Amino acid sequence: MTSTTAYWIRGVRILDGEPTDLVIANGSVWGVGVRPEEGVHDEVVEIDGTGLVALPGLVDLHTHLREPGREDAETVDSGTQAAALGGFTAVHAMANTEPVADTAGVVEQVWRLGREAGHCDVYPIGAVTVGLEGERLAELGAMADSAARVRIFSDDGKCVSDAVLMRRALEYVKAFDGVIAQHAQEPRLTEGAQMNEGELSGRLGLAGWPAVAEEAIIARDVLLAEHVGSRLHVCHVSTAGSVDIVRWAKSKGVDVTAEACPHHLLLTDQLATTYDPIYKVNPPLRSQTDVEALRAGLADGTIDIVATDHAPHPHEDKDCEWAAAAFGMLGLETALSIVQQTMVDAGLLDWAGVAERMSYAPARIGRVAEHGRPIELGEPANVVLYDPAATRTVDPSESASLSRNTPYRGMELPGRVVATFLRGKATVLDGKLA
Ligand SMILES: NC(=O)N[C@@H](CC(=O)O)C(=O)O
Ligand SMILES: [Zn+2]
Ligand SMILES: [Zn+2]
Repeated sequence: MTSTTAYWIRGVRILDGEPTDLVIANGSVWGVGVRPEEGVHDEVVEIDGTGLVALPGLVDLHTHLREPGREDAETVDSGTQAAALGGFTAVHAMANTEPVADTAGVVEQVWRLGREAGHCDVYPIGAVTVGLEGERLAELGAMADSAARVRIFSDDGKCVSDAVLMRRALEYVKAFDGVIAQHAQEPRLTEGAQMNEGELSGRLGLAGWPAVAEEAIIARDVLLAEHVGSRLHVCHVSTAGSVDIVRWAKSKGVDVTAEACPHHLLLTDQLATTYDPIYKVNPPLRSQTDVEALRAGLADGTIDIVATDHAPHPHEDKDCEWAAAAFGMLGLETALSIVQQTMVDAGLLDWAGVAERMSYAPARIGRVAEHGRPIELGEPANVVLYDPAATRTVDPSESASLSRNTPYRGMELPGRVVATFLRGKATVLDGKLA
């Protein structure tokens, strides 16, 4: 570590604790409950921590960075800037790029771009099948052995719908403790689907996307994971029935983890009445009953983590009629605020619970040892300082993302990321990129 700047954060609460002083120096948590020592550091930057909560740096298991191939929508640099502003110190980059991240060469490129940008650590996810075509397994072992050390494999954007291929992928990744992250969408049940199937989709004349299309794949996959004794992760769980299936599988000892996205914890299919494709996402926004089941599942640990599914799209792919628009919405810069609003302020989670679901657990699932660690003496200083009493009105033009497709435009959200530290280096200070 070359920098000898120390950050002295005075009177900050670490998770749910009493206010204390936190000193970050030499890349690590240098002290808790102490002040910096005279003459030891070249420079001491004092931060008033009154009212702030210190959380371990957030880890996103599901980010679309779009590079290589769609640098008009996002780059590794712009996407990781958005991540840092959202309090993340690590993101896992989905494989549905152009070319697809299905070789050691592409995952190493993404990994290297992340290191060069330096805003947060980037862990590439490898594709399960060549070109996301769902026909032949990609070179999973070569990606695992590459410099990018891939442990998560996903065809996200598409479902690994062939049961034999899914079984083989689950078997294959056991050799290096990998996990298959499934985008659970039965393709035949969702052909042309545009929004949640229900009374509303009929009234709006938009093709319905039934809950069973998600639930049937999750049910099949937890049984496959049990059969082969492998690890399964379920992406963006969106229905009450899916929560029930995951709860059942866990009760039987299946090695399954699941994620929920902020937008599915807050928004419902009622927003489709606007016909504004800003609300078009895969899987679709569901009913209030589903939203409540997701919140309950996240509170009781059935749903292990919150993942953003940050999915940037340029305006020409979103400013069009609903049926023609791309699926997906931004998420990195608003995730913590949405979790505060839907879970913490609702009394369903404390800050320790948020740390578990947005840092410790995603790091464990991704087998990332250097993130998701407690804020304790000697630990790497991956830390976010968050002001839960602040409020802000979301202005898409202020986003670091190259895209503008946030569904929260104009909404007043609680909370503000004040600072983010990556191995002791400030990536965000005073709410701005450092
Ligand atoms: N979530 C989305 O609506 N879109 C994602 C793909 C995906 O996560 O399935 C994308 O890549 O744009
Ligand atoms: Zn997906
Ligand atoms: Zn995704």
